Amino acid sequence: MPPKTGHFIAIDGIDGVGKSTQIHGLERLLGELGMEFLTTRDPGSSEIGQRLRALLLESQLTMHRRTEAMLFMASRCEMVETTIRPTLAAGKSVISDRFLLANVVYQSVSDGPTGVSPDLLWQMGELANGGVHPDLTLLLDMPAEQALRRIEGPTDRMESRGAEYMESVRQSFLTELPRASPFTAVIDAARSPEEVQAEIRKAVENYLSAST
Ligand SMILES: Nc1ncnc2c1ncn2[C@@H]1O[C@H](COP(=O)(O)OP(=O)(O)OP(=O)(O)O)[C@@H](O)[C@H]1O
Ligand SMILES: Cc1cn([C@H]2C[C@H](O)[C@@H](COP(=O)(O)O)O2)c(=O)[nH]c1=O
Repeated sequence: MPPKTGHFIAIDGIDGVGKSTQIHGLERLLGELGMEFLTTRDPGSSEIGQRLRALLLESQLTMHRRTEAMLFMASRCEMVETTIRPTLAAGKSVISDRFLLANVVYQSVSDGPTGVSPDLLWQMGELANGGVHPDLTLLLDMPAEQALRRIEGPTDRMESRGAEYMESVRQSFLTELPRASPFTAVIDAARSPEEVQAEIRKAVENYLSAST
C-alpha cells in the first residue's frame, strides 16, 4: 500500500478572477476541518521561483513563448521539489495558487504562430512536476473583460496582453481542465465573494467525501 499523503488542491483561473481572495476562505475551511496545510504560489514559493516570477512578470521584457513556457516549468519544478512533495509526504495538505494547468493554457494561447501545443505542454509538465499532480482543481470562471476590470494598479506582463487574449485563455482553461486532476470543479466567480466561497466549500467537501 502506498504511504498516506496529504490532499493537494490547486485553484486557478484568469487574472483578476478572485483567487487570492478565495484562498483565504479555503484556508479557513481546511483549518476548521482540522487539516494541516501549506499554501504555495505558482510561479514562486522557492528562492529560484521568486526570481523567475519577477523575470516572467516584468512588464518591459519580451521573450519567445517557448522560453516563457520553460521558465514557468522550471519555477514549478523547484516549488514541487523544495515544498510540495515534502509537505504531501509528511501527510500535510497543499493549496496551490495556480499549477500546471495555467502553464498549459497561458502558453498555448497566442495571437501569432508562437503558441505551444497543449499536448506538448502537458508532456513538459510531467517532466517538471516529477509525477506530482493536484487531487482537486478548482477553476474560478468569469468573462475576461469583467475580471480585468477588477485589477487595480499597474498591469504585469501577462495582464497587459488584454481582454481578447485573456478570454481565449479562459476558454482554454475550460477545455483543458479535465486533464488537470482526477477531481475538478468550475466555480462561477462573477458573484459576491461569499457566494463564490460557498460554492468552493461545497466542491471541497464533495471531493473529500468522495476521496476518503
Ligand atoms: N467576488 C468578487 N466580487 C468583486 N470583487 C472581487 C471579488 N473577488 C475579488 N474581488 C476583488 O478583485 C480584485 C482581484 O482579486 P484577487 O486579487 O483575489 O484576484 P486574483 O485572481 O488573485 O488576481 P491575480 O490573478 O491578478 O493575482 C481585488 O481587488 C479583490 O478585492
Ligand atoms: C503558473 C503560471 C502562471 N502564468 C501567468 C498567470 C498570471 O498572469 C501570472 C501569475 O500571476 P498571479 O498573480 O500569480 O496570478 O502568470 C502563466 O502564464 N503560466 C504559468 O505557468
